[in-house]
Amino acid sequence: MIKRPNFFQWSQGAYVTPTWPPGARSSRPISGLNDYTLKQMSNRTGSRRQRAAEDGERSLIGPPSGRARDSLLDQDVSTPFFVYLLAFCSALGGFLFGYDTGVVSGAMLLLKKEMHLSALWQELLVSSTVGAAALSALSGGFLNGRLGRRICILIASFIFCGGGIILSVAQNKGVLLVGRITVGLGIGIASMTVPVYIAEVSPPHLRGQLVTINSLFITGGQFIASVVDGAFSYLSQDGWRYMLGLSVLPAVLQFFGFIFLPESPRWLLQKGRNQEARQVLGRVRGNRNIEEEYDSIRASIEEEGKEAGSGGVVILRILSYGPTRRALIVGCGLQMFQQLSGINTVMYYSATILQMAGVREDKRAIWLAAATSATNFVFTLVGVWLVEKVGRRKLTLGSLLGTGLSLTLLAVGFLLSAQNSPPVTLHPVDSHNSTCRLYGSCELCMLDPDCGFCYLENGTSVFDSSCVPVNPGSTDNAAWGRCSNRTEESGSPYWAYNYCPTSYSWMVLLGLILYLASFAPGMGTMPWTVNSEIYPLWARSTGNACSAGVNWIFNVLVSLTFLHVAEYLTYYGAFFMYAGLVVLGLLFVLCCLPETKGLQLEDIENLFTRQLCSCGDLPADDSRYVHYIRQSSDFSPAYYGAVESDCAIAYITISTASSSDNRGQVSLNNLKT
Ligand SMILES: O[C@H]1[C@H](O)[C@@H](O)[C@H](O)[C@@H](O)[C@H]1O
Repeated sequence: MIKRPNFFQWSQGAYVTPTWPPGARSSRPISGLNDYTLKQMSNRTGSRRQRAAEDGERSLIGPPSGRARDSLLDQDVSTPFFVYLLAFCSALGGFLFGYDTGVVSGAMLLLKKEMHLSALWQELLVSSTVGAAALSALSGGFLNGRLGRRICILIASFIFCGGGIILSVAQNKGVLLVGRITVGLGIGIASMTVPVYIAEVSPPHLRGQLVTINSLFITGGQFIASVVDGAFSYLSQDGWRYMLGLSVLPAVLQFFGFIFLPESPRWLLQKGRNQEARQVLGRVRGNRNIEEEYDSIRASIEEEGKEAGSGGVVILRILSYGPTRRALIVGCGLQMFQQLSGINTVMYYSATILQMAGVREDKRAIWLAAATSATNFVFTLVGVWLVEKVGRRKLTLGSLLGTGLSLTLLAVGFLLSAQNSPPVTLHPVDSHNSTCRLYGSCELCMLDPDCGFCYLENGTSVFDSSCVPVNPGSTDNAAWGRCSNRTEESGSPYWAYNYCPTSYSWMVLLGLILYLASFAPGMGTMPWTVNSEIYPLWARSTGNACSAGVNWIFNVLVSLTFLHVAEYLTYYGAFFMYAGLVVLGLLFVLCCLPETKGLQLEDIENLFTRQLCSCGDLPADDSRYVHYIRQSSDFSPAYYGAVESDCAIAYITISTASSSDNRGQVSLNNLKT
């Protein structure tokens, strides 16, 4: 419950932003506010005037003229088209991230045949991109701070173009590897820069939605990649060149877009380029008055400099300063749990999972995998729609709950399939004495990566089944026997590698769809969105670099270990494990993630001033913070301004006297300290 303090009245006839202490926007307990007098206010107004003069700006301090006041009241509060254009062009980076991570699975089906790739080379080509993304995301923080967001986005799109060209003309696997690494470098930089850039240009009430559009573009990129995979899979010669090379188009579009688009106003201000910052802010806010925001960003930069000390290695400063250390833990934790909830086992192995659900034909599996990415995409759209309505915290919690339940359903589906796994009925003589001959059921056979299950089917019943070694050159066939040279004709045996025929496929499919529907709107999007807003400006690049790095590192870890984990724990064991990790994620979010919806970026640091994991729904009565609100004093009627969050509450009531009365009073009694 917010207690309403006695109100704060004045009518100086001045257009004033009271700031206490000068420039303070960050973690400020209210204690000491009683010292806040009209004299101090006017001093502060004076210092602001001075700062404005230093910037060579037209002073806006002083009573607005009648016309100015009217125009303030008439301000067009709609968001200018320009902000959407910026968000769109930057989110192309997200599209490329999604496209390049998504397209490889389909391209690999053709590549492995055309270039005779061994399993090791296939793994290298897939994971080199993710590994390179991890490295470049980590180093992207430095580049971002030094060169700015715009230049980093330009670099990323240039790298994407280069990578796409290398991949489409590659003549051997070595060049392919270089291309995949290059693309990964671009993905890493884009993944950490784009959300930050969008967050820094967006107005607070739209920030969540616009940053989440980047996630929409990621899943959109994955969806388009799967459609392109499906379309070009019919082109057995060079189809992969088109698949991998098509990413050049959005990269070129983004590159040219960003030649004309501006730098983030916050970064410009941090670098002391105040005039430019003011211009850009003016452009992205359209007809709105930008003074308060401009002041607030500037004040917070000054304050940050004092509080966290300037100079020194940023990551050490982040770690040694409580609020940023806590924000970093929350940011990295969210990214870690995003990956630990197994999204990329589903995204990268959806074809296998679908085969397991009874889809045997390669092409059909590719198209159904496209349906899987479409589900991810559509439900990310739900996230974009909900983020400003329900807020980040509730969206993430709801998403984790649904993700946990659907993972459990998936696991139960796999468990029932395992328990009803078809037995091995034929034991052909194995001259190589492979381990395959030892297994009595498809489940055991499937869990050995050297073996596959060869069987005949009549309706839903499996007969004449054997467990035989897989062809070392291709998992598509057995090493010998009936399944080494199958035909498409009816009566020809089926070869199941990595899965078993089952009648519980519906449960697995349902689990998969529910999983994506619950993961996409919250856990798919919020880790990126929240990270773009929880760090103060000086720590933003490095904080995002670290959390994006954590995302990519866990991405590699989970996707590379999935098949091994499944081998040791079985499929159902693996999915129960992911469900368990989701429960841990749920507890983490419940305890540690504050709500950032609607707050100005400069105010979010306040949410991390208390001990970590004391946010949630705890009443924040003993720890109140103030957010000062610019108020034109001769506006009436009385006006309240309040900022409330789970961790900190700011509340101030401003009542203005009538414009004819130029004397007023300020009282700050009863403000709880
Ligand atoms: O937010 C994205 C998205 O959910 C993608 O589908 C997934 O592949 C990425 O790893 C993740 O970071």
